[in-house]
Amino acid sequence: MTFSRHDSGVVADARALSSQVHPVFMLPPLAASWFGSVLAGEFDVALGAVHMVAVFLAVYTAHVKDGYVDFYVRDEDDDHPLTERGCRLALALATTGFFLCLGALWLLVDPVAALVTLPCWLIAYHHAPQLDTNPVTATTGYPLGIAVAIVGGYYVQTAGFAAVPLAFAVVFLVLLSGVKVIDDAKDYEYDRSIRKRTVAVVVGRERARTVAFGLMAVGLVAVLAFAAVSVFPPSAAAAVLVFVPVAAFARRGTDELATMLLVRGCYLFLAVLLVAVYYQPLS
Ligand SMILES: CC(C)=CCC/C(C)=C/CC/C(C)=C/COP(=O)(O)OP(=O)(O)O
Repeated sequence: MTFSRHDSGVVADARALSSQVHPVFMLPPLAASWFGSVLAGEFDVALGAVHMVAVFLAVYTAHVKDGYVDFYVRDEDDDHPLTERGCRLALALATTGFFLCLGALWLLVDPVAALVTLPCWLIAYHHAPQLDTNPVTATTGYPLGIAVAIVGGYYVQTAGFAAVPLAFAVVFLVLLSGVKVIDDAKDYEYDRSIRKRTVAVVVGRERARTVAFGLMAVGLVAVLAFAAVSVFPPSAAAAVLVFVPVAAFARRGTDELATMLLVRGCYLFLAVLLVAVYYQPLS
């Protein structure tokens, strides 16, 4: 019983390890990495895959460490599928895999490709117990990882930086930070009971909503501003038109319903922005 706390055998260990793969948190960073590659135009699938694997391993690291800290260090959770030793081994394996990917990017692209990917792991590894104790870093850590994944995905394909992926990174950092504030507000009662300092716990639920929708509004205005100065094509404004009604419905719902709507709205928003930038239908 190396990994599983509840059972022995290879299948139980595999189940315990896979319990830390959370598709809801995993898919957006993978999509962000792929999106960065797509923004480069013609792209090398193998290089894109190495970057995606690095991003996956970074997010996996975050979940394993968060679960370990919450259960074994803070005694916050009632149960955890991994043994303490299993957590450490899984952390070591994921981290080794991440740095092997970094080495590959260094050799196949250049040192900057490795350096621009490194923050994904730094943010992930330090999520718990460091970054998740402060409302600002607890809110912006995951969106910042997504922003870095977009810029890194682009860099590994082109060995350069450009205005469009950087603008996307800024938009998603701000917009997703808004969504994260609402997502965290779902756990308001529990977080307050364990003194976890999310935005909702620190400023109260009502003000957290104002902060959240304010951040989303800034993200949407940024899209219009980037379109106005021709960083994004004019058709990018359609992404704003798609997101606004979703946000309007979300504003009236509970935190649970709002989170569900906003996450789906973000996928729609990303899809419309991708079509706008890649195909430039109105240009
Ligand atoms: C590349 C990239 C995207 C990097 C960022 C990785 C990152 C910070 C992921 C966070 C994932 C995570 C542990 C969420 C739950 O934490 P929580 O503290 O909100 O919830 P909890 O109550 O389960 O601890």
